[in-house]
Amino acid sequence: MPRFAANLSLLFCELPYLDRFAAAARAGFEAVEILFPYDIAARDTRRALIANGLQLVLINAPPPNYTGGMPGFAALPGGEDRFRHDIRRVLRYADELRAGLIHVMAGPAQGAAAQETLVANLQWAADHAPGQRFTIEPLNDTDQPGYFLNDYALAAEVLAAVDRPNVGLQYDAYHAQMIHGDAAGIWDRYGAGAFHVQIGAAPDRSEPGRGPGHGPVDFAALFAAIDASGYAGWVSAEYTPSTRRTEDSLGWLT
Ligand SMILES: O=C(O)C(=O)[C@H](O)CO
Ligand SMILES: [Mg+2]
Repeated sequence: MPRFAANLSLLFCELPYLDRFAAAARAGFEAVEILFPYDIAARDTRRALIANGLQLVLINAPPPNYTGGMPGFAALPGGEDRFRHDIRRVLRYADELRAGLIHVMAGPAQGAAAQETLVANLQWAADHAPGQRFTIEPLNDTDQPGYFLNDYALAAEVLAAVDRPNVGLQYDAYHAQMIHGDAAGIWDRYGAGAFHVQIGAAPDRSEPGRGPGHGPVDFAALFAAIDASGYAGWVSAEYTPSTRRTEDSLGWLT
């Protein structure tokens, strides 16, 4: 079985932010990810990680524009100065929190100029912080209308153009299923070399499971394919629990 991490921006949200760490540890997780930790002093998040023996896998950048705002702007021509400013800021957080991965969000954009901007911004980030690993993740059009990176083939094209060893794919079974209708096939085609994996059922983005209320993805088979591919990173549970308490949604872990 893969090593599973808990996304604390979606899991354990029935608890205040700083209490989610202990709840994740009690549930057996050894690693977590936090999409936007920027409203909280990094030292408080760091303390909660250490107190609960947790590793931080990933944070998102640039901040803090997701909830109600623009989902990133790395592909927006003209936003380069702001991009650099925000990457410098997110690197300070990543450093203090020991976040292994930074997910760079492309934002709403279209066309060749957007693609060139995204590639150039990612190259700048990769060269500016060669010891840091960055990811990009295709997001589906229903959740993120107009988001530039909305397809796995496009992500592969962007990564080939970026051509840096510290920039890689963030595969999310939920988005892969929503975009292409075939989460397993997309893993088989694009999973090799992925930096990070996230999971959630589609279309309801609930806990991994199959059938009524969860959708068609066979997660046991997907986990086996991920293991067979040699992927050694974390597989992060990024879903909205269908149960009131997150721990009651964790049956899929066993
Ligand atoms: O929406 C997702 O699947 C993500 O992983 C993004 O990072 C959301 O911020
Ligand atoms: Mg995701």
